[in-house]
Amino acid sequence: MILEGKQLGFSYRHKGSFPVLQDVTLSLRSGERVGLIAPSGRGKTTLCKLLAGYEQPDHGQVLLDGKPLSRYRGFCPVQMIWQHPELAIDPLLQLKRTLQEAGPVEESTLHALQINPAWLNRFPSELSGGELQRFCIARVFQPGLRFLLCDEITAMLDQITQAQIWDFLIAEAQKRDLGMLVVSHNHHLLQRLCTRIIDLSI
Ligand SMILES: Nc1ncnc2c1ncn2[C@@H]1O[C@H](COP(=O)(O)OP(=O)(O)OP(=O)(O)O)[C@@H](O)[C@H]1O
Repeated sequence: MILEGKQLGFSYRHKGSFPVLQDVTLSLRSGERVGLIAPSGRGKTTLCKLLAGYEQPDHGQVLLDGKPLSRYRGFCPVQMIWQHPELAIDPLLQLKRTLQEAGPVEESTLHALQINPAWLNRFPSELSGGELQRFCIARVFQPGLRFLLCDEITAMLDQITQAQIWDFLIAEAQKRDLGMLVVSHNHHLLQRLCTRIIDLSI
């Protein structure tokens, strides 16, 4: 499969807003791990939001195998994992419900992400950021997942937790032939993880 952003242009609609993205083209194939780097505020998160269908571009198109992403129904094959898990989770739901939001999650996924079964009965405010991020990752591992957009997902975690999460993601991406976009300010991390790196500021 191929995920393509073609000549994307986008502005947030507030007074005096300027284009965040102008004429950005990028493609991501199954099995590829592409790093995305650029200074703060350059539009990396915005690009991920367009590619995952959270925002619509003002210009250009997002295509999955040549078909607009908006035409896909049900579980979206392109999933985004956000930098701040506490903002991506309903604070009023027990984590066992959050986990099942898109469908059942395999026991082996919970085990690989070292999710403690006792956490399932807690609410988001009762877990650490690293523990919550594991839930955000686990819940997207549905059979329909094809592309994973990781927006600085381990930036706030300790080195051991970072390594556990990336080991899991790389192994799953290889097993399921996923395409991955990895956003980070850490060039060394991208060099280790990715098959190629795009600098959005060039
Ligand atoms: N919801 C929003 N409404 C208005 N402006 C926004 C919104 N979200 C982001 N912006 C602006 O769009 C620009 C790009 O933001 P974005 O978060 O995509 O950058 P980024 O490259 O991911 O930054 P960082 O590396 O700091 O996470 C910034 O100038 C930001 O202020």
